[in-house]
Amino acid sequence: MIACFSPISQEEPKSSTRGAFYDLVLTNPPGAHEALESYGEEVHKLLQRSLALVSEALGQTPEFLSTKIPSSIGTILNHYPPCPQPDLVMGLASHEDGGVCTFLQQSEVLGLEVLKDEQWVPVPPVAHAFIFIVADHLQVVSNDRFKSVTHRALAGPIARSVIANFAAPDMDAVIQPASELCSDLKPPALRSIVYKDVLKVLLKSDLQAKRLEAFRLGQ
Ligand SMILES: O=C(O)CCC(=O)C(=O)O
Ligand SMILES: [Fe+2]
Repeated sequence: MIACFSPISQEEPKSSTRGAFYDLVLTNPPGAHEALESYGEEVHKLLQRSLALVSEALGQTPEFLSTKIPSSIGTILNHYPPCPQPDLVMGLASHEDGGVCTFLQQSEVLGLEVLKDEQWVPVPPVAHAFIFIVADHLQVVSNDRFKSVTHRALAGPIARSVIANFAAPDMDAVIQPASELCSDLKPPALRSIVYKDVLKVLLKSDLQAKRLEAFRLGQ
């Protein structure tokens, strides 16, 4: 993993106060900061459009999900160096993402896999395409209609890079099954919680723990 930043945090001063590492990343090559800012703005638009489409798939208005879970994008650049013995290690262990959804932009090297019907299925890279991953809080708000995708990244003999754009709820957002998606037949499956309290649980649990299950009701 080489860098992590929020490209669209408008409040922050242009000259980074986060230390020499960020300053190095944001000024090499010159113009990197501006390029990342406009990348972040475009990914934010992609998030809004995607949430509108997912809202409609839930039979709701286009604004439904962005009102229920106000969120913003944080970006990570993952780099997996070439691995001489890929059978012995994992690039990134099996997990679900903790936010609302993730947009992955892969290089041309195969490595991402998703778990479907208990089988690992490779996700081949498609040039200029983003992979949309349903994450934990979309599962909560949709009251289990969408499932948080279990995924992992394999190590391999060729270096691989991935830009991961995570949509995370605002810290004070209350995450709960939307009342519009609950009924007597389908009562709330997961309990209501403020996002910053979710983070405390997530940070204590390990990556492979199906962390959302800590919030399940009626077990
Ligand atoms: O490297 C990948 O393809 C997956 C990255 C990922 O799942 C993550 O950063 O959460
Ligand atoms: Fe992930």
